[in-house]
Amino acid sequence: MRKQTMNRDWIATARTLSEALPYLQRYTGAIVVIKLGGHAMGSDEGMELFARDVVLMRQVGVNPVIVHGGGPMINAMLEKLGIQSTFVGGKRVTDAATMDVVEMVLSGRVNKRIVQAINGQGGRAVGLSGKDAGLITCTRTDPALGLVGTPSEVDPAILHTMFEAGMIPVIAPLGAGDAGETFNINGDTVAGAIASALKADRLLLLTDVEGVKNAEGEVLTALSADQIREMTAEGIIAGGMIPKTETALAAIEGGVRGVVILDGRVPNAVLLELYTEHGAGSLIREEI
Ligand SMILES: Nc1ncnc2c1ncn2[C@@H]1O[C@H](COP(=O)(O)OP(=O)(O)O)[C@@H](O)[C@H]1O
Ligand SMILES: CC(=O)N[C@@H](CCC(=O)OP(=O)(O)O)C(=O)O
Repeated sequence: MRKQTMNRDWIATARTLSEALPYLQRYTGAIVVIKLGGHAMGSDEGMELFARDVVLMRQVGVNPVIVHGGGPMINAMLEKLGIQSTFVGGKRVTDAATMDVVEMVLSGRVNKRIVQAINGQGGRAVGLSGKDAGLITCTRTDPALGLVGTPSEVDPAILHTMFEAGMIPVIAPLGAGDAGETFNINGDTVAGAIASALKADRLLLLTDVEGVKNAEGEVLTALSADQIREMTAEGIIAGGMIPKTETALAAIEGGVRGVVILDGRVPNAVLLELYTEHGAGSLIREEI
């Protein structure tokens, strides 16, 4: 027998679901690219919640695309193997031995952990890298960085095929060179390039800060392209935030409707952003 007594929590839950209706309608059929950074990929519990959010999105008619990083996991494996690693301008100097480890960690352990988490929640995730089906072709970024690539061509045909089949692509940030080389690409760069090629409705960059902060340390909930350029010139946007905001600007120029930089450590961060009036993190658009 179901109890007839009403509980305040249930009423609040029902209201939250009801309030989500306009957002559910807005995002039906939308393409949402989500970059999951290595730092945002912490506990198994967090991963399970993230996977649930992604499966829920698919269930309500969104086409999610996951692009992952895995820098900290690559560092740990390189250390185990006694291989030194250095970064220049936020990019890992990648020789042949390092590339082997990068590919093994990204396409192997990290990619499959996300795939399994999504499938564990009833989704149909398929893991691939930019090397599959001509997804990402690269040129060398800078000879001093070794096998680091810059996407020169993105062919999203395989992703459309997967959307039609109800599958969720989970993409490791690697690309193919014209001469058959494998290139290591920054995860934010790949997410931006794929979002542009798909003309995505949203690009969500999940990281380990609440959003883009101003000089007073307050998170800005909305930023224009001009504000980003100003804040970068003034040194307020610095370090690891630079590749993210650069990716955001390039994606908007490439036809993405909005980019959000948000804290992936917050439970259900993606749902909060898409399906509540509060949103989360910093929304970047051409005009605000
Ligand atoms: N204006 C800013 N607002 C927020 N974070 C900033 C800003 N400027 C620099 N940062 C730094 O950028 C970092 C996020 O980049 P990063 O650590 O590379 O993320 P991830 O590992 O998720 O790719 C933050 O932890 C913060 O230290
Ligand atoms: C060229 C380059 O630096 N590639 C990155 C790819 C992984 C990545 O981007 O991971 P996060 O998103 O977790 O930082 C690397 O080797 O670490």
